[in-house]
Amino acid sequence: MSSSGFSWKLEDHPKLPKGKTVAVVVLDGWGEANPDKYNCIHVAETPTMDSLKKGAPEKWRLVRAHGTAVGLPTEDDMGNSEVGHNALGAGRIYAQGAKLVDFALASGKIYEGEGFKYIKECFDKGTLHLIGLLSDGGVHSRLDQLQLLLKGASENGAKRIRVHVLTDGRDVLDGTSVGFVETLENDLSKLREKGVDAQIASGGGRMYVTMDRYENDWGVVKRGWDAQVLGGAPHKFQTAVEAVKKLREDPNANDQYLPPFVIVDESGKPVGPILDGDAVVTFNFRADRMVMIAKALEYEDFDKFDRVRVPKIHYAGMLQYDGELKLPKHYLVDPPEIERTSGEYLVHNGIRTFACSETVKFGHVTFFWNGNRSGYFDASMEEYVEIPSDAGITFNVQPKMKALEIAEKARDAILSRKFDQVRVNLPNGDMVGHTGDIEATVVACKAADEAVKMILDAIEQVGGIYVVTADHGNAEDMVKRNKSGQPALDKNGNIQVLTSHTLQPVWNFLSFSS
Ligand SMILES: O=C(O)[C@@H](CO)OP(=O)(O)O
Ligand SMILES: [Mn+2]
Ligand SMILES: [Mn+2]
Repeated sequence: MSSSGFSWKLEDHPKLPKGKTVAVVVLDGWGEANPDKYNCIHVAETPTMDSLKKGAPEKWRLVRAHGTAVGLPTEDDMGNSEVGHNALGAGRIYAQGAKLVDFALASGKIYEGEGFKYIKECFDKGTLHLIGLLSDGGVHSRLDQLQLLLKGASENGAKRIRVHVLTDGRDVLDGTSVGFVETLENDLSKLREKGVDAQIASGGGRMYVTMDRYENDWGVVKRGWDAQVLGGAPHKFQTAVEAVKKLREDPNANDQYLPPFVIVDESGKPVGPILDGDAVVTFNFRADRMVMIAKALEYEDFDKFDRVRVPKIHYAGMLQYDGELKLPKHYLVDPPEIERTSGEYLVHNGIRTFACSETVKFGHVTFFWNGNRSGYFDASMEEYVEIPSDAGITFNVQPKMKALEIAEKARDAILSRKFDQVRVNLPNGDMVGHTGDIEATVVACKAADEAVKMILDAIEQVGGIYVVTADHGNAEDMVKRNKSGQPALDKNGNIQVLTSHTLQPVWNFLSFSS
């Protein structure tokens, strides 16, 4: 024990047998809900998960994965992968980014911090650019926080503001982009009445423009760079409301995938490219989908795509997005200090870890699990395996994704007996659930169930232990509901497909009695 009384040494568990391989399986987006036709997990054939449910009651729990139980601001906040994996990996609950930003904005402390002072240095001569997800989903960002920041920045001296919006349709219903852009336009026109030159300068759908993660497809970030920094995009409009309305006229249009657009003046000139001397804030609080754009904005050495022009700017994140890389250097709100996570304990106790998922969820079982830190704690004790995801497709086209490949890697790791903990994330329920394609989500759930079977069979072979759980709900409820739990119909009498996560609880199955 150190002089401070803290020790990395783990005591033996009173009940758990020692020296057994432990498999930790996280089913992404797999909650518990009433069995009906919009519950894709119920509709799908899931014999493995069904048999776990029939296990002895002391071997399972239903646990909350949303709201204050996991460190989110309110009970209306659905769970998400960041909070879910942070909590699972740390074994503790932290006030998450959303909550910390709320505090900083409400108290005004955000304007006293180093990050704001740094961007403020550009307010006299330059433009303040705000880039982020425009919705009230509360997973990556929140509209009310953007509104407060706009007000606060202008009161603190910003004279020229440009907002670069990313439309959502994933944490909120598809089609809501129009309303969010109208609300923002209205706010900006009020700022203009007060003499602030404030406008939307560019936009695009979050999954097609800017918000890629874990380096799955740099083309996504490049499209954003071209519109936001260079002022170039295939679509040009004079207002953002016109842009989203027009782009949504395409019968296949989807808020998540709207093509990039820039706003131009009467002479066709972009109204807000990012220039030398400007300040830039990425206003998402959540890390994973901001790391790549942060690298593009901050790194001098950068070879992921041709940036063409690299403006000399003062850049700050809403939070610092990567604690290991210290990226970005400047930020408006201190991120949660997620320390002494389980992974770090394991390496200090000589326990060997194997972690695996496919690219789109790889960072969930590594970066998020380790408290938003990239890299290994101790490379000699850990092996992280990333299976490349298919890029450039929506996952309803390939609902099985790489579940089988992930399970095979986990199986081989278990049977090799080289690891004490083998943890995986199975993305299917979540990634296909987000597409809103109900039929494909049923196929996805079956594939995830088969993957669980392969892993549990391997665990049985080595006499190991398993924990099967989820980070939050998604595939178990694919329809927007009214207060009495019935599908809420739109004005044409149609159901509204829910692409988002849910407020449902998740299972926690253990192969031993806790
Ligand atoms: O795709 C994402 O970014 C979020 C939804 O916004 O999903 P998850 O939290 O499961 O990663
Ligand atoms: Mn998730
Ligand atoms: Mn998700």
